[in-house]
Amino acid sequence: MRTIVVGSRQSALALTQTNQVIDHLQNLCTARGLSVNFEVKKIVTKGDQILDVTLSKVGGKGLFVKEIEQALLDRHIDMAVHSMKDMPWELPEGLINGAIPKRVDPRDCIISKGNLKLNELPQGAKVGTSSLRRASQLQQYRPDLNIEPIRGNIDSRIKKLDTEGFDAIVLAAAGLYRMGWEDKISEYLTVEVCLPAVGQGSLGIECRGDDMPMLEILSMLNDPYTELTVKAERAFLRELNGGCQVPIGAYAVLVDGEEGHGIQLTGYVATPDGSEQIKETLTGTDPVALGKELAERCKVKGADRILSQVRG
Ligand SMILES: NCc1[nH]cc(CCC(=O)O)c1CC(=O)O
Repeated sequence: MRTIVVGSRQSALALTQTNQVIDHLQNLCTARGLSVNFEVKKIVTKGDQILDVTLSKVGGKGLFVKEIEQALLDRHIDMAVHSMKDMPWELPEGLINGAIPKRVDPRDCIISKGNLKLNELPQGAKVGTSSLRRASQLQQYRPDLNIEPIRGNIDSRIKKLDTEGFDAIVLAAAGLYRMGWEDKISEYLTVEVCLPAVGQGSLGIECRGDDMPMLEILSMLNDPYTELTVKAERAFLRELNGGCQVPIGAYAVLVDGEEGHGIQLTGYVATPDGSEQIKETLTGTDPVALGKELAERCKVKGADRILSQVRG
C-alpha cells in the first residue's frame, strides 16, 4: 500500500482544506478498490512568518508555496493542496497542477458587528481588509467607509473584529465555508459589487509531473468546469502581470447564449487608491485566448497606464 505524504501549511484553513481533499480522495480510491494511505506533513512558509506586514507591501509571488514546492521536488512530500489564489502562474520545472477540484462559492462576504449588511453599516464605519481589490471596490460602493488594513489567518482576523474596533471585516466566503463558519457571515457581496480575486474559492493540487500513480489518483478530483473558468481568469492575470500591488479581480462563468456556449469573463483593474477603475466583460470559447483578449481590452481602457504607474 502506498502512503501519500501531503504537505500543508499549518493554518487552520490550510489543514482543514488539505484534510477535506484527503477525505475526498480516500473515498474515490476506496470506491475504485485502490488502497492508499495519506499522511499530512506540516510546512512553514515565508508568508506564514510575516503575518504582521501588509502583504501588498511585501510583494513577491508564491510567498505561501515556495517551501512546499521545494519539499515536493525533494520528494519529502507527494502532493500539496493550495488555494488557487495563492498559486503563481508558473510552476517550477518538474511540478504540475494535478487537479482543480470543484470550486465553492467565489464571492467575498462581510462579517460585521450586529450582523449588519454593507448598506446598514454606520457612516464612516471602520472596515478591515488588506486587499487592495476589496478596498477599492468597497470604497467605490460606499465612499464614506474607513477602510483599514487587517492581516492574519481568518481565525485571527475574526477575533480582531472585536479586539481592534472594526465594524466589519471582508473575507472570502470560501474560507469560512471550508471552516464550517458560514453562520458568521453577515452578507455575501455580489460579484457586481466586489469582483472576486482570480481563482477565489478554488483549489489547486500540486504534485511531481512524473508521478504517474499520483496523477491518476488526482485526475478523479478534477472538475472541468472549474478548470476552464479558472484558466480564463488566470490568463487575464498573467497577461496583466499584476502582483498584489495592483487591485485586480476576475471572474468567469460558463454561459449558454444564442451563439452556443462559451466562457463569460469579467475583469477588474484599478489604481491602488481606487480613484480609477476599469471593468470589462467578454465572452469566448478558448480560456487562455479570452483571458489575454480581455486583458488587452483593459489595457486599452487605461489598465496599461495604471500598471506602469504602480511599477514606477
Ligand atoms: N488571501 C488569503 C486567502 N487565500 C485563500 C483564502 C480562502 C479563499 C479561497 O480559497 O479562495 C484566503 C482568505 C481570504 O481571502 O479571506
